Amino acid sequence: MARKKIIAGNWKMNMTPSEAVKLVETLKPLVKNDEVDVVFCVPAIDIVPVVEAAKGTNIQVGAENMYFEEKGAYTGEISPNMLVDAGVKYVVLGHSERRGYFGETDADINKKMHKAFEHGLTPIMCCGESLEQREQGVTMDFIRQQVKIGFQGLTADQAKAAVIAYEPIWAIGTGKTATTEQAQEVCSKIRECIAEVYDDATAAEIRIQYGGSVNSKTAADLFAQADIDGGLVGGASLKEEFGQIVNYK
Ligand SMILES: O=C[C@H](O)COP(=O)(O)O
Repeated sequence: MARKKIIAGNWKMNMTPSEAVKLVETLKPLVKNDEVDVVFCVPAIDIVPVVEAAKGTNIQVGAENMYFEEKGAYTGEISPNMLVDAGVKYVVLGHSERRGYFGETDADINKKMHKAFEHGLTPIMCCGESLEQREQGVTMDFIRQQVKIGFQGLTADQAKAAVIAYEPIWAIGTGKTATTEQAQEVCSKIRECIAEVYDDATAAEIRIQYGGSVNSKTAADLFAQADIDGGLVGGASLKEEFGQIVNYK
């Protein structure tokens, strides 16, 4: 069975609520494509207005992060049940910016993965190496560890439903997209890693995105690779260009 592509925008810390609504209105007609899952991952404060603005369209809404508890004294955090109640379907977990700036560990991300599934959210779990790691030749050792710990204790059915985003840190926001060969090579090895941990059927079903300076010029080649099932798009998801990325063919 062919895997349905999933093309998600990660707005990061951009767009006030009023700007967010305007952006959804602008993008609505441009991102129509029923052949792919289209997801807008938006800042927490934008979730409610974006869900409202996206009603009746093919746009699904995602969060950029969440905490692994349901409620309590965790000032500033957002819980999975809050996201679900607000209409969120996806949640980005373990983005390299969360790992790098906010000290998130693989163990934290694993707890969040479990909580996401408990609440019916689809996690988009990010992994990816730094330039230093690539140059040292430890890219796959590092990513395998991120994937193995991130998925620890999840069932094969949960793993099948998850999304992995391969995002080399050196390609994020730098304009340096990984070559299609580099992106495909790592995505295929991530799929092999899932096959080792689970089985071939799980590996064949899980969707693996590429992220890192994806734009309207690079999307078609990247998404045509055998193991790349779409993209997690930062900067270009804030522009009309995102419509071309969604309609990459
Ligand atoms: O989550 C998205 C990635 O960090 C990629 O961001 P970018 O497309 O701006 O490089």
